[in-house]
Amino acid sequence: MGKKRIYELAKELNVSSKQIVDRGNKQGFDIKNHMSTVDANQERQIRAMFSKGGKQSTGNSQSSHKSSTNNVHSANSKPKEHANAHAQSRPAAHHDSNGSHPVSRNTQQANRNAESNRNNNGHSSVARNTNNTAQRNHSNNNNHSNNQNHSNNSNQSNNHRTNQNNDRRNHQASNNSSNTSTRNTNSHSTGSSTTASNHTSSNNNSNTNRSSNNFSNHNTGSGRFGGSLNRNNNRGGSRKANKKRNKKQRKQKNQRLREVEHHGAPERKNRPLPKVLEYQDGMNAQELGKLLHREPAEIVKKLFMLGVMVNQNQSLDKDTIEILAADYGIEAKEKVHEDLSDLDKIFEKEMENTEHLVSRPPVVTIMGHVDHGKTTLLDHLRHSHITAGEAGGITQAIGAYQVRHGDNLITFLDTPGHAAFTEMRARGANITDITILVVAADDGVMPQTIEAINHAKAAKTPIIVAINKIDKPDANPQHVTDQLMQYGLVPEKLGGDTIFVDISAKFGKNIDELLDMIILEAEVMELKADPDQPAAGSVIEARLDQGKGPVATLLVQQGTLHVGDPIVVGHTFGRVRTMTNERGRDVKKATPSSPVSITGLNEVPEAGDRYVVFDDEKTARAVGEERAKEAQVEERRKTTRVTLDSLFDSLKEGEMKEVDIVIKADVQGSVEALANSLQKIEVEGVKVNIIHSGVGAINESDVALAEASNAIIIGFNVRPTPQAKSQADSDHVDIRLHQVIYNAIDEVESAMKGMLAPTYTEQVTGEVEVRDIFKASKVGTIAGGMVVDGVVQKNSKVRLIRDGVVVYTGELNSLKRFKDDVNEVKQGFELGLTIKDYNDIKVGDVIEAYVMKQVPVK
Ligand SMILES: Nc1nc2c(ncn2[C@@H]2O[C@H](COP(=O)(O)OP(=O)(O)OP(=O)(O)O)[C@@H](O)[C@H]2O)c(=O)[nH]1
Repeated sequence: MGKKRIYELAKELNVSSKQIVDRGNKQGFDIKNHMSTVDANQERQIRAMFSKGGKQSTGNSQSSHKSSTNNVHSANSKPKEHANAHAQSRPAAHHDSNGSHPVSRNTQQANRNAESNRNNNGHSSVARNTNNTAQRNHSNNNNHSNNQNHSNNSNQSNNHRTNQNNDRRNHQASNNSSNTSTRNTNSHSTGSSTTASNHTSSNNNSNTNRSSNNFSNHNTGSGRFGGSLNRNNNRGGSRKANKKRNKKQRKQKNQRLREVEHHGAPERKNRPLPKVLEYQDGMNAQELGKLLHREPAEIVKKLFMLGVMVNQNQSLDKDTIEILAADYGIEAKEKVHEDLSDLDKIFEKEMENTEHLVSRPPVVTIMGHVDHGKTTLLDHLRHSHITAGEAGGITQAIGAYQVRHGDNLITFLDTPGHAAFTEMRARGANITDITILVVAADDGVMPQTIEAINHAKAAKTPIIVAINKIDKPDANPQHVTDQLMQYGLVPEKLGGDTIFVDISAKFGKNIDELLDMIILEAEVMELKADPDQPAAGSVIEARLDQGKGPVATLLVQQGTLHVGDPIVVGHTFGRVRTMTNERGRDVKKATPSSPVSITGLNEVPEAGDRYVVFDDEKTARAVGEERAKEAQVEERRKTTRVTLDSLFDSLKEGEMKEVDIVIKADVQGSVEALANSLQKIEVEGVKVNIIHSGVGAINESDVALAEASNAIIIGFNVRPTPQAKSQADSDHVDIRLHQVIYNAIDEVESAMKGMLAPTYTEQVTGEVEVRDIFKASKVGTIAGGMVVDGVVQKNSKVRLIRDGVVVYTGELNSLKRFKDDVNEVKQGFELGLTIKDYNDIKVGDVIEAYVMKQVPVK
């Protein structure tokens, strides 16, 4: 016997996966979730747990039956399908004999009723029958003797956990319970003792009886099924005839049950389930609902019962969809949508090729703080180490170029700046092999130096340190080295593994040594590609040229790109019409690691897009068009990002082992305090990982890094720049701003523990630009200014921001228009204000007004 997945077993046993997980783990098994497997032995044990006696243990219904029942079946008597006085003496209906769970019995009953309904003029509604069935516990309580009520009550409470799914499923039905009960009572009037005994024997049994009786009553005996039941109950009839009828009836029921088992859940709209669910990975409950002819809410509920908590719009993975289909009792087949359009897959496949591999040049990015000499270094390389035969060519700015060093080529990406680097990475293009970190020897480690280190680390790219400007008299390379060591960059001579080279980009000093080191690092990395296969790679930059149309610089990462190649680039396609190198020369082919500028695409692709060459243009066109269509869907899917609010769910699903965080604060002391405290948080083995921290406003680079790394940004006494804010909004990056360190830590910890329940949230209402300052001996500093955004109210809380840093947080003392006190001042109007207990206001300060809003409890 092979291993079995929990959800499969759950389905067979008609219990929820969660029940098996819980009880299995109590038994000492190690079951993580519904996808876990158990071996044959464990499977046997689980089956035993849920068979007969075991199945009810979560609800303890057996014991409650025993204690409360005085006139009927033993605890072991199985629930029966028969709705008449003969029930006791008859063998249980076949589907009960495997110890099926109340949930499934209800479902089956609902189906059966539904079906019977259809058989019987169909005029009594399916919903009502389903409701009747659903009201197992409630209607028991309403209808029957105290004794039974007692029994059912205890059952109900004991069963609460076991049946909660069932109850949820049937929740809507509960409104009808009293009606149902009344009808039931009436219909039972002639045979109440029998009915009562059946009820007491088992909740489910009683339910079955009632449902059936109820059904027959409502169909006034005209229904085949109900009619026969009525006759049995009320008139008796000859034994022989009864026996015959019952036999026939059993046969019909068995037949129906077989159908029900095959079809699974109740059919609400009378539209049958498809035989096969042809799905696509990432579909949501709404889309699946359409395919299954079911309400999305039903799908969400079903998933909930399977232990998956989602809303209608959340994408579901393959496993979940397959489990869902299995639960409906139908086959699931992943729709193999033209796999060709999955460019990433083809790209990865091309990249994985291990045959005919030859060494390829490294692709290098230069990063560092402003003015530390990145451009000077790139320019120097461009002019001094040009590729053979290219002398005299006019340098084209195509975003990348190659330099020759001895027998080797090195490709430099001509895009200094971290945002570009990280944006490419965010788009899935990790094209840099090596990062050169330029640090000016006279200036040392600066904020962007640290940023660059963290960006490179996040991309897992080795760093070579180039300490620049060593020609300068105040150059202090040793100091720079000491500083960098604090960030984990330790030179080889001090036992580390980072290469350090002292250079002067301006005067070309030690540039050859730097290139030597790049080659050395590349050799260690064993960078290889196969020039004999069709090309695949990434877009470095792209633009629309007036005369040439879309022009894109492509980096060849695998294979060789030829003029005339049919190509799909991101969501665009075409045929490579012209191909030029960084000197503007036409080339016929481009080998691995070369950058080339091409024309011939139908649209302008985006930097970071991947491209793949196809065999023929027709396929390329079809794939390109399909991809353009898929781009919209993709956009939607991309919005599922980690936020503090979704953190707990992600952790619970085991998707995250570390919570990546970017910290920005007003002073280094706060950065460290926050980082130290956050790093101490550990929730069930999951820890916080500070991927970047720094002093100053939250900038676009921080947001790009957070986006690429799925990180959360915590700002302490700082604000995002307007650009960073809009970028964060559009990229759905979660920025959390705090003024109290403890609150920041508490928020992260609470989110990790899944307790994030903010009752108040801050809402910025307006922004004032301070344009004048008046000092008054009595009232202190009066700020004159203009409301540049929103509105400022007299009772606003305010934050004083200077150069992106929160300098003071407090309340308004007064708010005036000219000489008059006012309650509010709107955008575009001048005002005068004072801040309570604060006078250090300066011209150019920004005063942000905000209110605290209560967040409605979800
Ligand atoms: N003395 C000296 N000056 C240098 C050296 N390298 C660059 N500079 C000077 O430093 C200044 C800034 O150099 P850039 O190359 O523009 O610096 P950058 O890092 O590209 O700056 P951004 O593009 O603003 O990020 C320029 O005036 C350069 O001439 C060097 O090795 N020695």
